[in-house]
Order: sequence, then structure tokens, then C-alpha cells
Amino acid sequence: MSTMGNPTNVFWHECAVGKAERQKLINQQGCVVWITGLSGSGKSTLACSLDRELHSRGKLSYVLDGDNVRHGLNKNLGFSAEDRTENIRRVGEVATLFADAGLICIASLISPYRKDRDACRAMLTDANFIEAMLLSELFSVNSVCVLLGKEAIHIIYLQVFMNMTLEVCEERDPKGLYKLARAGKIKGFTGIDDPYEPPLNCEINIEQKDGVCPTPSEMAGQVVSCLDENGFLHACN
Ligand SMILES: Nc1ncnc2c1ncn2[C@@H]1O[C@H](COP(=O)(O)OS(=O)(=O)O)[C@@H](OP(=O)(O)O)[C@H]1O
Ligand SMILES: Nc1ncnc2c1ncn2[C@@H]1O[C@H](COP(=O)(O)OP(=O)(O)O)[C@@H](O)[C@H]1O
Repeated sequence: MSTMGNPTNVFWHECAVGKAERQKLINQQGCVVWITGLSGSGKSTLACSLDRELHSRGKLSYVLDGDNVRHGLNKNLGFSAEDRTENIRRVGEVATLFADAGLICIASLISPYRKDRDACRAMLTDANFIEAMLLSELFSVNSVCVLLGKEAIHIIYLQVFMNMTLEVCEERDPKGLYKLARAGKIKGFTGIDDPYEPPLNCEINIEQKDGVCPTPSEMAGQVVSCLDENGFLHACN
């Protein structure tokens, strides 16, 4: 019998404490900041800087970094298209749980394929969220919470694109992986002989200006501003 696919005879068990109660307890709204980009584009650097900035603002966050998750939860996965899809799916599911717990979950993975990122966005979206998004064009997210009730916004997903050229990433090459990939010693390396599909729908685009890359704290500032402007750093009363 297959263990994959939709489980049969398995039922959802509602717990005594709901998301709204958890959020109220820790005075913040759970959401996911999903950072995508080439190896060497600065995903981990931004994740750490953002984590530190949120911590200093009294917000509880947690980083799920591709490299780190592949040491444990996903250590049975490689870099085939199927394994990358499963890697993204699992991290998306874990990020959903963290956000449901009320944390700001920062996921930083190459996540090269659009369909996998879209599947995560969909995982973190439900009918209430879509309704909230429509209303949020008229009101701030906090107003939307009030209008729709505390449970209205279940989970929010913000995608950050590290929009760095392959040349910049290859020049950095802190782990020497591009060099190995160019020498044919790593097969299927993203950007070299495996595709990276840039987002069409990211909320935050981080790029060089006049050939200069924003500093780690400027990159974090850009994300914090977006979270703040959209009300995610305020309590949802
Ligand atoms: N073939 C291949 N392609 C890309 N990256 C590779 C590969 N082999 C190993 N690595 C190292 O794995 C890190 C990327 O892991 P991710 O989980 O983020 O990848 S993915 O989202 O499943 O594509 C990546 O880390 P970052 O450099 O931080 O992106 C690399 O260190
Ligand atoms: N904003 C930045 N400006 C200059 N160098 C950076 C910046 N962000 C990251 N780096 C450097 O680029 C390299 C790759 O960054 P890293 O965060 O490890 O990327 P990724 O996680 O996408 O592989 C590191 O040596 C890091 O110090």
C-alpha cells in the first residue's frame, strides 16, 4: 500500500486553542516570508539579518534555510526536479505550521521552479485570505482583520526575490560550488545546467542599484517596511 498521496481514513482534529488566541498571546501575526534566488544571491544573509531585526523589534521569527533543513528533515533529498519539489513542499508545510503557531517564518531556499513556489503560496492561502486580499486593496490588513473577524486571515505569504545576476552570484561563489559546476564536477547546478525561473508575482524585489547591492541591513529594512506597511508587525485585535 502506498504511503504517498491523500491519506484515507484520516480525520482533522480541531485543537482547543485557536490561531487567533495564540496570536493574541504573543501579540503578533503569523506569516511566511519566502526568499527565493540563485545560490550566492544573498538569501541566507537576508534571512539572518531580517531575523535579527525582527528579534530586536520584539517579534518572534524562525529561519528555515535550505542548506540547514537538508541536514535533517530533508536529508534524504537530492537536487533532481522531483526532490527539489518535495524539498519545497515539505518546507512549505513546516512554514505553514510555524505561521499557524503565530511566528514570522523566514524560508530561504533556491526554490527554482515557479510551480513549486506557487504551490506553497496556494498552501498558505485560503478562501478567507483571498477575501482579505480583495478587501485589503481598500483597507489596511488590520482593518481587514476587524472587518472579517480574527480568524479571517489565516496565514500570509510574502515572496522576496533576490534579483541578482548569475554573474554577481558566480563572482561571490563563497562555497566554490559554481567553480565545481563549471568544471562539470557538480551536475544539475541551478543557473548553470539546471533552470531558475524568476518570480512573476513577488511582493519584494531585491536588486542592485547602479551596480551596487543593498547592504544586508538595507535588504532586511526593505522586508520590514513591507511587513510594517501591510500591518503584519501589529497585533490583530
Ligand atoms: N545542484 C545544486 N543546485 C543548487 N544548489 C546546490 C546543488 N548542490 C548543492 N547545492 C547546495 O544546496 C543549497 C540549495 O538548497 P535548497 O534546498 O535551497 O535548493 S532547492 O530549493 O531545493 O533547489 C545551495 O545553498 P545556497 O548557496 O545557500 O543557495 C548549495 O549550497
Ligand atoms: N547584500 C550583500 N552585499 C554584499 N555581499 C553579500 C550580500 N549578501 C550576501 N553577500 C555575500 O554573498 C555570499 C552569498 O551570500 P549567501 O547569503 O550565502 O547567499 P545564498 O544563501 O543565496 O547562497 C556571501 O559571501 C555573503 O557574505
